[in-house]
Amino acid sequence: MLTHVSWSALALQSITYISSIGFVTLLCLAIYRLTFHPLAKYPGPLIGRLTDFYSVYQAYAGERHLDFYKLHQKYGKVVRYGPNSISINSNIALSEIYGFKSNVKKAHFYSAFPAQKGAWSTHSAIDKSLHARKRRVLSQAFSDAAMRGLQPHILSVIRTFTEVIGDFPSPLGLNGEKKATGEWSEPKNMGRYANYMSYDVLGDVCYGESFDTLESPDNRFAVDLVALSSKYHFLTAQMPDLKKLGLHRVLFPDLLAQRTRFMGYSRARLQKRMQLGTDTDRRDFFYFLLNAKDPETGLGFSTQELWGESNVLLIAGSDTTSTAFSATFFYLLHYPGYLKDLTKLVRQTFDDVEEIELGQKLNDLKLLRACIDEAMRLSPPVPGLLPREVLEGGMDIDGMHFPMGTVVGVPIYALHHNSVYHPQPFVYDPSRFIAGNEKAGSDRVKLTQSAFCPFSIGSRGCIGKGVAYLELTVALARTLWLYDMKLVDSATGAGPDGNYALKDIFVAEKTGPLVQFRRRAT
Ligand code: HEM
Repeated sequence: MLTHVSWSALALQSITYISSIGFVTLLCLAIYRLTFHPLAKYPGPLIGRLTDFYSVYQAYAGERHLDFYKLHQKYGKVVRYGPNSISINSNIALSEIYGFKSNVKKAHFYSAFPAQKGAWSTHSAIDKSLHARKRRVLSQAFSDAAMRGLQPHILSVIRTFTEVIGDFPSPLGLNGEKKATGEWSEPKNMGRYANYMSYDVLGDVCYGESFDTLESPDNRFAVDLVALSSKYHFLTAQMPDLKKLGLHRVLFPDLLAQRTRFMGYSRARLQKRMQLGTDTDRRDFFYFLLNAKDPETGLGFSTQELWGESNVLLIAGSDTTSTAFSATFFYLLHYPGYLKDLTKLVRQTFDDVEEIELGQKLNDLKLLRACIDEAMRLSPPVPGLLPREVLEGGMDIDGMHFPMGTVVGVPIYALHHNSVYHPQPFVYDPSRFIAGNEKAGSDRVKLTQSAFCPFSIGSRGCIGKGVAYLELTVALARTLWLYDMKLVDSATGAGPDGNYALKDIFVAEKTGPLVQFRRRAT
């Protein structure tokens, strides 16, 4: 019979035995990953080559995009940042990985996004045929005709935006309580106000009504939920096994709670919109999504799938556009020469603010688009690396062969700051996007464009690019037409390199610049 002492000895022996097995297994895994693994020849940080916890940590710090930049500075074009993951900082890799002919699918990373099994969205769908069906249905909501139908709603939110930033308490021309010309507004944190504008636009174009955050501070909690939910997805996506083991509940309980709140909010918004049905004059996105049938299969979206779309549109459509918008303000105010030139151009081109809308006159303002693009180059709204998994047969990328199962990607922020394509990469210089000026010949512009991908490219590239440019160009031009502006302090929003600082949460968190507005005198 075993005594108490011998039971303890046995337990101790078992623990020692199991720990030894665990230790030996981990040691063998580490040796394999560092020496025999097919990616062992590629350089990278030691911890990253050993475990995906490296990426979880970088994501937690919000500096993953900056880390990719530093890693490529240190190791060169190719970096192994995870045991099975490769980052390539080149324009060739960009077109080969994300282009239409590529032999990849979205990586397991994206399985962290759906709220439930089956609630895959156009964005998170990994299966290529599932994605193709969703994209065909969703594209109907983004057609040129659909966009023209939505423009009046976008304009209505932009009008509210241009009133609110100038401290006008009521829509233009009503109630007569406008501030006299010559008086500066209260300082506005443009990171916040850009969020409110893009979020309200999204409500209007997707759900049939503005979310009304510009005018009603009580509604602004939803803007914060969007960011917190994105952060949760981003952290758990780095290492999907965390979720399988239930560790996400222990590591990120607060974010998980906020993400659950966000999903409830998104479902409630969808239900409200579904009650409105399709018997309405308003041709918003859900009008198309509720009606749409895949031209090839005849299938529309189930309620579960609509919920998935609602979740992605709330995040992908708002936090991205707002970053591009506030970043453009930041750079124009830090480079007053461009602010002056662009303001003059806009005021010379349009006789009245209401003339500023989609059309040839706006398209012809090359400097306007270049100022926005250059802001997105320096501070990309999706700054990190969008991971793709190599499919059967492997794939050649930029002259290297990668076997099936390898996770590959191009780090957007690092590519946008690669001096091979962007000389003086940290300087704000919109002229690099304009052909025919003294600095940039058309070959130079082509090179710049070949390494510029804020919307990504190919079959998984952004479907909302047209809406985003519509909102960004019209809102910026209208603001410049109406207002003079000045920085309250130059530090708000600036990172250590002096540029507009982002926290990478898949999309981006930002603050500032702090700006005051004054109605133009003439
Ligand atoms: C400046 C604004 C925007 C930027 C920089 C941007 C950026 C991106 C990027 C980089 C992707 C690829 C993501 C990935 O591969 O994981 C993407 C996809 C997507 N974006 Fe945008 N986006 C913007 C605005 C919008 C807007 C306004 C909408 C909708 C109203 C939208 C809806 C989507 C959707 C649905 C996808 C998934 C497409 C697919 O996988 O087929 N985006 N966006």
